[in-house]
Amino acid sequence: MLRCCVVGASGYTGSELVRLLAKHPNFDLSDCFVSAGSQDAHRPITALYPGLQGHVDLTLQPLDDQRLALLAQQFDAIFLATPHEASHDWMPALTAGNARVFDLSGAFRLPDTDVFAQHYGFAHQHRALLDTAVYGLAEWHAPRIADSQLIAVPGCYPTASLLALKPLAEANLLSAEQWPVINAVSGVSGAGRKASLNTSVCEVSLQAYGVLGHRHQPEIAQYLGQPVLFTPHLGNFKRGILATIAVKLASGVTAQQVSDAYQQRYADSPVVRLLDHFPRLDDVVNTPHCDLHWKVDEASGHAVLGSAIDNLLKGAASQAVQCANLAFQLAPTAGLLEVRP
Ligand SMILES: NC(=O)C1=CN([C@@H]2O[C@H](COP(=O)(O)OP(=O)(O)OC[C@H]3O[C@@H](n4cnc5c(N)ncnc54)[C@H](OP(=O)(O)O)[C@@H]3O)[C@@H](O)[C@H]2O)C=CC1
Ligand SMILES: CC(=O)N[C@@H](CCC(=O)OP(=O)(O)O)C(=O)O
Repeated sequence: MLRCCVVGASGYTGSELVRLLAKHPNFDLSDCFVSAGSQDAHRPITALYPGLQGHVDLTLQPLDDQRLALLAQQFDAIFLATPHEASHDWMPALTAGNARVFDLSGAFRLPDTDVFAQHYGFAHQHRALLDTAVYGLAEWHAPRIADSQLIAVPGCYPTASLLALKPLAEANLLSAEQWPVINAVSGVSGAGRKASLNTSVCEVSLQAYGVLGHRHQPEIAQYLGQPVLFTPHLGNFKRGILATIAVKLASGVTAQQVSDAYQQRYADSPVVRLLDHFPRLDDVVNTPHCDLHWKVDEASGHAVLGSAIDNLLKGAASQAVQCANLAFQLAPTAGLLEVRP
């Protein structure tokens, strides 16, 4: 069994990692951590997430600097479900041993440190580590994920967007003249567990936010290889992301070519499901799947793509587990497709 721990286990994505790793056939999840001063330190995780009762018997441990320094030697895999700053600051210590690190934060996703500073509000201090990080979009970067010590697990909106757009970009089916237009709606769990006025149930009403300035815009553009217009929206539901993407196709591209690009690219990817109708959130929430569908208007040369994921799973925790499966040469969907507890 591979020894692993989750840091940030009391959060929404951290608790999903705990749920997945506790029943994973190849991982032994022995430790769950929160920050040194956390109000949840020393509490059983089931006190926060009663649904884990009977499945996980672990206590949230405070992670001080002394313990942090030991993790890289103690574990084969470290899963970080922590704020960007914490992942950034701790990465040198966590990568000092043999442990593979799966970071759910955005700290190591953007190779350009100027773009990073602009969108994350602090300067990146670990250029050398950034150069070694591999973007963990599991269906697209499998060989590099398998070889890397530091995996930057993609953001939730980028996962939904890139899985829909990349097959077309890769097959040169997108027009270079018009940027893809991505409109996506996320459930409130995308903002994390910490309460804030903006995310309180009486305040949330379907609304665009981060217009022309969200940090996922450069992330999507970086890994698509072309600019995009990205507008996120906050919806009054708990989980899930639905992205609807309008694209201009390259001259003369047919509906058959678009369909072939998806079929060929995802034929061996059980996590990605190609549907005969536009996806629905209810069908992906609480699953590791990404559901895709598209429609082409050959006359005008446009297509509309639909993509749906659970932001906490394919947009975070289950994608991290997919990456870990690749890193340790396990079955690609080990621990992912079984019925949830
Ligand atoms: N929610 C989502 O849909 C997605 C989130 N992400 C990313 O994953 C990471 C976790 O997100 P999410 O689960 O939503 O966040 P939450 O706010 O729900 O959880 C954050 C966790 O980190 C712990 N934490 C906070 N500050 C520190 C610190 N300084 N040092 C160590 N631990 C700390 C918290 O516990 P405590 O404060 O008690 O220590 C908590 O366990 C973030 O980087 C987020 O951007 C990525 C994709 C999707
Ligand atoms: C609804 C909501 O607030 N969503 C988050 C995105 C969550 C995510 O993917 O996190 P990363 O920070 O790891 O990229 C946001 O817009 O900031």
